[in-house]
Amino acid sequence: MTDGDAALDEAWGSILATLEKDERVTPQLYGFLSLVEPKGIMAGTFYLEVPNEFTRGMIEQRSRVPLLSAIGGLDSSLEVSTFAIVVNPEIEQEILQTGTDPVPVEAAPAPAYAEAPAQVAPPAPPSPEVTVAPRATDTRLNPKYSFDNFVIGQSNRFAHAAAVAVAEAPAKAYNPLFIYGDSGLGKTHLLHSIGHYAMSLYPGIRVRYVSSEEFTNDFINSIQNNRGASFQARYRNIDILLIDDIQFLQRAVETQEAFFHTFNTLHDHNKQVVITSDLPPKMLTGFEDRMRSRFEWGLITDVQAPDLETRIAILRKKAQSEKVMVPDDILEFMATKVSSNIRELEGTLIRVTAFASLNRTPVDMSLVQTVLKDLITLDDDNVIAPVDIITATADYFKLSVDDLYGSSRSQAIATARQIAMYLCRELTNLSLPKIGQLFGNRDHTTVMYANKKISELMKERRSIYNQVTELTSRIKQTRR
Ligand SMILES: Nc1ncnc2c1ncn2[C@@H]1O[C@H](COP(=O)(O)OP(=O)(O)OP(=O)(O)O)[C@@H](O)[C@H]1O
Repeated sequence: MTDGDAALDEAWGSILATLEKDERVTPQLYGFLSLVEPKGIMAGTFYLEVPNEFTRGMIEQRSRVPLLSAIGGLDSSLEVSTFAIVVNPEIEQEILQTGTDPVPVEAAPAPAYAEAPAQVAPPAPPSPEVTVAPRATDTRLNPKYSFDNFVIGQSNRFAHAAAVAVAEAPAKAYNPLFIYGDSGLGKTHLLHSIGHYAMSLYPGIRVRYVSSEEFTNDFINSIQNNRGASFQARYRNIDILLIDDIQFLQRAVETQEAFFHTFNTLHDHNKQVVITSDLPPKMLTGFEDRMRSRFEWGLITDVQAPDLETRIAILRKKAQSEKVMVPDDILEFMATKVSSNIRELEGTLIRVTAFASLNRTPVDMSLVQTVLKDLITLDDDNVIAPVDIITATADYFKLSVDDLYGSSRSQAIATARQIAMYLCRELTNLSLPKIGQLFGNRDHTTVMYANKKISELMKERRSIYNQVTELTSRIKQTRR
C-alpha cells in the first residue's frame, strides 16, 4: 500500500488539479473534494478518507465519473483504476456529537443537487463484463442493510473498504472476496450493502443474496423435483453472488460440489462472488482442498469485535435511525455494559426505547439501569440453547412445544411463536435460516418478519413488552 508518502499527495494533487478544470465539477462539488485525505493505493484502488457520510455521498453520487476519469489520467506506474471512499469515524463522531458539519462554506446549504438534476453526474458506466439487461431479479436483499448505515471502525475498516471496492468494480477488484468473523459482527450487513450499492451504480445488474442453508435447500429441492436446469440458471445467470455463512456447507458433499461448479462458472465468466464465513478458509474443516484454495484466490478479510468507540457509534446511528433521543453518556453506559456482539447491542437498544416509549418517558440513566437488569449478556460460558427458549416460551404461554413448531395460525399461538423466534434471534447466535428450520422448516423471511414485528409491538403494547421481559428473566434464571 502506498501510504502517506509524497507520491500519494502528488497523485491526489494532480487529480484535484484535473477536477478543478473539469466543467462537470461545480465549485460546490470541488469544495467537497477538497476535504478528501488520500490514504493509500492498494490493488488498483485509491483509498480516500472523508470526514462524514454526507461528503461521501456527494462525492460518490455527483463526482464519480469525473473522478474516475481523473484517476485514469494518472501516471500508469501507479496502477490505479478506481477509488473507494471511507469515512473517518473519529471525525464523524465528533460531528454527530457537536452537530457541526465541516461542509465547505460555499456548499452549504446543499439542497441544490436535489433541485438541479442537470448538475448531477450521470451514473457510472457499467463495467464491460456486467450484464445490464434490465430484468427483474429476485435479489433477496434486505433494505435495512446498506453502506450508509454501516459504522466504520478499526474492527471492520478493511472489510468495509474491500466491500465498497467490490461493489464499485465487480469481478475486477477482488474475486472472490471472503469475509470472516464471529457471529453478529456485520458480515451479512456488508453482503447486502454490496448488493444495494452495486445496483445503484449499475442499473440492471443481477445480484443474488443467498445463505448457504438456502442454497442447500434449493439444491436439494432441485434434485428432488428434477429441476436442475432452473437451479443452475438461478445461480449462474447473475453478475454478483453473495453467499452467507458458507461454513454450513461443511461436509455437505453434494451441495459443495454444486457450489464448486457454480463458483467456477461465475468466476470463469468474470462474475463477482462474495463469501462470508465464521472462520478463515484455512480453518474451515469439512471442505475439499480445491474448494478452500478457491476461497483464497481473491482477498480474505476479517471483521472483529468492535471497540467501545465503535459500539457507541453503532448505538448512536441506530438511535438516530429509530428517531429516539438517547444522551451520549447513556449510549456510552450501554456500550460498556453490553458485550461486543452487535446484535445483542441492538437488542438492548430495542428494549430501552420500547420501555421509554411505553412509559412516555425520556431515556435516562435509571430507565436504562432498570431495563439492563433484566437482560442477559452472552459470553462463552453462558450459551443459551434454542430449546431452552422454546420450552420456556411454551411453558409461559401454557402451550405445547409442538404448538410453537406447528402451523396453527391462531393469534395467541402465532404471537407466542413470534416471541420465541425473536428471543432466539436475540439470545442465540443462530442464523435466520437455522431458526426458521427449528420452527417447522419455515423460511428465513418469516423469522425476519417476526423479529421486526415483536420489536415494533414492544413499543406499542405493554403486554408484549412485559411478556418478552419476563420470559427473558425466566430463561436467565435457568442459566444460573
Ligand atoms: N458496523 C456496523 N454498523 C452498523 N450496524 C452493524 C455493524 N455491524 C453489525 N451491525 C448490525 O448488527 C447486526 C448483526 O450483524 P450481521 O447480521 O451482519 O452479523 P453477521 O456477522 O452476519 O452474523 P452471523 O454470522 O450470525 O450471520 C445487524 O443488525 C447489523 O445491522
